Amino acid sequence: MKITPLSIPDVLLIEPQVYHDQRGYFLESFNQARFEQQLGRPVHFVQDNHSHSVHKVLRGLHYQLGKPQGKLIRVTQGEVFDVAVDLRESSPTFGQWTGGILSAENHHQLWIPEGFAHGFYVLSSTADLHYKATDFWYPQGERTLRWDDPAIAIRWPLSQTPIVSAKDEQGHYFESSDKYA
Ligand SMILES: Cc1cn([C@H]2C[C@H](O)[C@@H](COP(=O)(O)OP(=O)(O)O[C@H]3O[C@H](C)C(=O)[C@H](O)[C@H]3O)O2)c(=O)[nH]c1=O
Repeated sequence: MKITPLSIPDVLLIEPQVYHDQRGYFLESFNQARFEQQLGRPVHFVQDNHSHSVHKVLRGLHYQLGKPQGKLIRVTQGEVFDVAVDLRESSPTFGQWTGGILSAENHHQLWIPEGFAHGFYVLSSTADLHYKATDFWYPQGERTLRWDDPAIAIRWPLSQTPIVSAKDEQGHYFESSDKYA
């Protein structure tokens, strides 16, 4: 397992060891002991999610007040551009974004700790995203930051206007967004 901090160092790119043979491949998609050893702190996941999306779907940018979720994200089919936005007011990278390509081919995973908004854009005809969360879904605390907020200026690899949910269309802008302490 190779761990690389991204431009926001608390967001980690995780490259699992992939064991190829004539049958195909095997990898450990999650190992509690290794993950905690790399992170240097205990992490407890309580919910697994699976979202399936078609080409040009953009989901996000979402976060939860009250029950912030750390997320360990991977793609098992297709390819997405995955993004995290730092909403931790005390952070030197507050308001900045980072991210990268997660795909079934590269097996890359992202660890996005609590205190971030998360979103992704689907680059392939369809994509299956599987992610573990460190707290339960808390709809009362759900918030959406606009994916196209010029104050964050995410360089989405868009080919054309993305497919966005009505909820995400009504997302708010960063200057009025909630912050994590
Ligand atoms: C998030 C969630 C949703 N739902 C239900 C609620 C809706 O009936 C349906 C679709 O929910 P939503 O449109 O909020 O799904 P996404 O737009 O993919 O939301 C997710 O997108 C970004 C990228 C995330 O990181 C979050 O996990 C989450 O906000 O699933 C549940 O039952 N449990 C859940 O944990």
